[in-house]
Amino acid sequence: MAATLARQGQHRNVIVFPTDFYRKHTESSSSDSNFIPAHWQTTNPMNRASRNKITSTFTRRTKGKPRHRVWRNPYQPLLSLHSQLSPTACSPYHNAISVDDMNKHHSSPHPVDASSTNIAPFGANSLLTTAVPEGISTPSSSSVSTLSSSTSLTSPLSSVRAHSTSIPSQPSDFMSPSAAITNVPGPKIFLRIPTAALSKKRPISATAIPESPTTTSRSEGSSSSGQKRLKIKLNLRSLSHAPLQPQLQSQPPLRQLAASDHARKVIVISDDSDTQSVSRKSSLAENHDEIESVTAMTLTQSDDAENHTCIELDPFLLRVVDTIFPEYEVKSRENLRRAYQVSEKLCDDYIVGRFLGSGSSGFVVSAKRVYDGAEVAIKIIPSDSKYTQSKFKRELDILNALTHENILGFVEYFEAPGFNFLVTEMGGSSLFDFIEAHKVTQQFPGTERGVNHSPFGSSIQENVVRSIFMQLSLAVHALHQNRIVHGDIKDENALVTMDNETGTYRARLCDFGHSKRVKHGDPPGFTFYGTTILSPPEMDTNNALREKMKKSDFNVLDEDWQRFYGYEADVFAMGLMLYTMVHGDLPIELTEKNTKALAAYKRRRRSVKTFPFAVLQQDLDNDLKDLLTRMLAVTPLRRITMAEVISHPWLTRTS
Ligand SMILES: Nc1ncnc2c1ncn2[C@@H]1O[C@H](COP(=O)(O)OP(=O)(O)OP(=O)(O)O)[C@@H](O)[C@H]1O
Repeated sequence: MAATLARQGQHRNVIVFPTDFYRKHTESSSSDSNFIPAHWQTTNPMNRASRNKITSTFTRRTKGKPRHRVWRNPYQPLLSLHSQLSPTACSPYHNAISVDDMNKHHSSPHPVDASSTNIAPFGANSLLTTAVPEGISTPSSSSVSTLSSSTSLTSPLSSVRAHSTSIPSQPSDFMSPSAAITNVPGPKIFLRIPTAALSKKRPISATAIPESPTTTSRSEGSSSSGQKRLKIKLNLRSLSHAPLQPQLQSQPPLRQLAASDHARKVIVISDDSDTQSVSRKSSLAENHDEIESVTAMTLTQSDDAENHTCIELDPFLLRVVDTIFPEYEVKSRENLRRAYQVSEKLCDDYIVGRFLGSGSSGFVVSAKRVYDGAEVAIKIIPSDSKYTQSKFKRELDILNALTHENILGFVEYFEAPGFNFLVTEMGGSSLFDFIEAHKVTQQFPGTERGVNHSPFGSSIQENVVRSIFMQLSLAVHALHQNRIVHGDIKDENALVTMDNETGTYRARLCDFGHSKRVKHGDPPGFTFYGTTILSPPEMDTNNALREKMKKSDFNVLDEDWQRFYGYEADVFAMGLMLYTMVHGDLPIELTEKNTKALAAYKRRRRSVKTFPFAVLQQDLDNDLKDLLTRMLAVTPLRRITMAEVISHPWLTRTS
């Protein structure tokens, strides 16, 4: 494997396929972390008009802070729309009930609607598979051993098995590249992809990579040379499912493609180095999923393919290209270039793949370790600010100390002038993306007074919710047992992979930059939650103080802060995560912009000690409702602990 990888730099492996194919199999792809495996998704050959409509109305969930990696992928919304259109993809949770109504009938601390029915089976959405923890006996706190430094935990989920392991057959339109080329009508975009860009030694030259891809696609390059330079980064991971090898061998050469009927409009995105010596024998699966850019041109039948004559891209094509280049990536790319310059180890030991995501401290890329081909993720953190340094140290400390199958595994750490590198296992896609991919829009019969319903629901099967949530709960429970507060639990900090063989999901917790160890006998010292809108009600005062502090002349005294241990805050955040998996979105109150509705929520939150949100889906299982209301109780004392969570009847249910 190492030899193969080392040779990659000499290859000019190019794969050509039409954009419709690309679109189907790389939805939510490009340079974000957010590739979503094809089988998580519904595919829908939507027409362009509805796609445009959806794109313009699509909004991502608002987060507590601006997120660089939130960007609009015109394809991902396809999933939501398809879910709306397809009767088989309807949410099992699609009727909402006001909690105020519920509470009228219940005066207990955790009122639930006793009349609620169980969740309907998901039905015929064969694109989803189920995985449930089998034989999870109610895990007592002793079932997870206490960790000391570098201790290994055996989680009860080692017994997670595919409950219904019927892997759905590939959707019929999961076609091979050549089939796609011939079957898709209309204009096509062909992407010519040099997999040699994977080479770790390949210099990333400043001149080849424009600062702003969008403007570059229009302005750079000279019309005399007929070339337009573009930067492109796609995720082709999902393509590795397709039988690429034979297709690669049978791809017509560029000249023929351009001359053929179905190549009236072609974009070739290619390495700007020599593309003649193309070896088509290497598969994407082997070379992995990186494409690096750089020359784009459109060809018409009359154009000379070899001169690469350029024509203006039509707006739709431009949008495709623009989507591939989220603006924020420019900074990460610049940092990666610098990191390459200063770190020999990065150059020698790893072959950097695609961009996985970024956060406040740095960015994460996938990579292969040269000596054994292991797939890893490298978080590259510029060490130029105190904030990122301390965050990094906290994360390193926790990751280094823990081994748990639902906590992202630590591989190694190294540094170079100006950068820290944290190498971990590859964790898959974020739960955020998983939830977004299963979001459906729901219709409400009427709006109750004072209650704003979220327009969303989720099509994730209950069993899948249970499996993923149980795994993450076990991780958080293990942290708490070891006197560690995570401090920033959210769906973006949970990574999910699916095992194609068994149809089971594996979830892992990541991002320990806000974590805190609680030492024996220490007074509480936790003041903030990593993401403000996800922090529990008891932290409101601190959040307000922090806002004031940002105004330069406001001085906050030490004793003004409310201090907590923070375990209850983690439980609240886990409750929000569960809520989001079930409802497709955060409680609407957390993202409320309407001042009246916001004030109503705050009043409710002050007046109740229990569940503060207005809406719970009507068809929820009673046990699930009970779990949600207990985890999201306003008063920390009423919130259940993680030990209680993992032994809750809804989570331990096996059927
Ligand atoms: N091991 C991994 N495998 C796959 N994706 C990962 C991995 N680690 C991180 N990511 C992706 O990169 C994103 C950013 O990583 P992370 O949250 O650790 O960065 P951060 O700078 O600490 O972010 P924050 O500002 O939220 O604290 C994550 O949301 C996740 O999607």
